[in-house]
Amino acid sequence: MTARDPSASAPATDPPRLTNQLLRRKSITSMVEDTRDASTGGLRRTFGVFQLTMISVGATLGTGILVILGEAVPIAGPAVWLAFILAGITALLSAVSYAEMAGMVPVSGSSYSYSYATLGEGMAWICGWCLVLEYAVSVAAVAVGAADYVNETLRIFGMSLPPSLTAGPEGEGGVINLSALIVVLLATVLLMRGAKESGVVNTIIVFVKLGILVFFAIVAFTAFKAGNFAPMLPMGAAGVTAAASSVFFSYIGFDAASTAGEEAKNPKRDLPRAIIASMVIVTTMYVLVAVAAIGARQWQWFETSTAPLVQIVHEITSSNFAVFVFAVSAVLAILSVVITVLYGQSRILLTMSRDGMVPKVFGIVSPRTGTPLVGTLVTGVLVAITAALIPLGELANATSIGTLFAFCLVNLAVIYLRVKRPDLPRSFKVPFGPTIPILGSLACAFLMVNLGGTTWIVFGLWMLVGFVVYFAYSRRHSRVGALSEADYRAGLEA
Ligand SMILES: NC(=[NH2+])NCCC[C@H](N)C(=O)O
Repeated sequence: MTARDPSASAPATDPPRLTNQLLRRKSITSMVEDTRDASTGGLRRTFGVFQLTMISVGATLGTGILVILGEAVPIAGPAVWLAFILAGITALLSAVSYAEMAGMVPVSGSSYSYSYATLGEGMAWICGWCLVLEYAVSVAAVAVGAADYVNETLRIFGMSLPPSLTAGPEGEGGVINLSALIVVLLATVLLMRGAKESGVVNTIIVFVKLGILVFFAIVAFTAFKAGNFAPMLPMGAAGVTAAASSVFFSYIGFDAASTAGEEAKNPKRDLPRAIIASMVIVTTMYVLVAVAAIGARQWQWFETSTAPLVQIVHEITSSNFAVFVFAVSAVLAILSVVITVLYGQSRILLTMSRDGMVPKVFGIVSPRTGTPLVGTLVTGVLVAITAALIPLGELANATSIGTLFAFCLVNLAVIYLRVKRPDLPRSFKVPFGPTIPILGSLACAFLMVNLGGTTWIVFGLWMLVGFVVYFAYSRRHSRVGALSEADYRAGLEA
């Protein structure tokens, strides 16, 4: 396509009509071509299927199982493990759609790119804006969670930080959340050193976190009481579905491998495998830990506990050392979420900046490290400031709606391309025709409806800001939008 014309990224003199522009699609061929551009492409291909799986597991396993499990038990009762299975099935239905798309469009923009190729610029922007919730905003919230564990660990060692440094200005006596700031900056510095280095550190941490969860399960099973599972549904089925919506957060992240398409050695083969493998690993761990936790303590016990897994380990082993190891590992576990999610966000922004959706700084690839150095720094600093200063509670909840929405779009993209482009080579194909993607979108819609009203309002406000940004900046800088009708048509057919 002729989008190489440098004037194309400048504001178009005669932009296409709004509806026309919102529906303009980007051809898959030109997406792949973009990845070869020396200034904005040129990421280094270093990841095999193992590291890709570790990226997805790294981005997924964290606060959900360490913190949210405790909040979900009082909602669902002993059937909390069922809530994990329900949320896991929803995630899996969409994960296979991600796998099909990632094998077909092996770039780094994840669902943003899939939407651009199928549903047009308008939906792609909405999706990209949702991804900022899924990645940048959620990881700021996750960092605040990590900070709680850091502060707790410091306290065990008698080195408590003053209250002004343990929370942002919203908390009583808080000024800045220092630990959250440091966690994010640490991850940023690591990512700036290079993708491969970060990948190695992430892999080591993933093993640590799988290790502590297995350790937890073994300890908890020594105190297993089958009686704790009766009655299974004290809150009825509604309790289980409500809990499923809230534990869905713990599955967010399996899609992280799809932001590494341009750094994978063999993306078409390995991305689908990594996405599915990570889902299997994560679901198994969650159900194992949930069953072990309920076996060890009656469900009412969780109502008053704040860090249930650590407390159970402490009560059963009565060992301070075990608690210390657990707390440190939890911090590391969450650090790897921060590393991989910041990584993903910087790659999504890189892809969006190539299209003119966000400013060019996000798209410059350093020839020295083969990574988007400046974009990573800017993203990291913004997330660090957010984590250090801003109350994130409700915004973090809106993450799940944003993510579910993006998942919905990916399911629709699969169906769309099956109809429109049956000829495209697919390295992985979702079985049973459109049934699974249809079920996938319905399951996502169901969980979205189940999330509370306030969350919807916050999500609506977030989207409103997104619309303003689109009309103030992205619409006018869009490369696809700047193409003449003839060039646009020719590009699509290429
Ligand atoms: N895009 C993301 N991976 N966001 C963070 C998700 C949080 C993760 N699932 C956890 O339980 O900690």
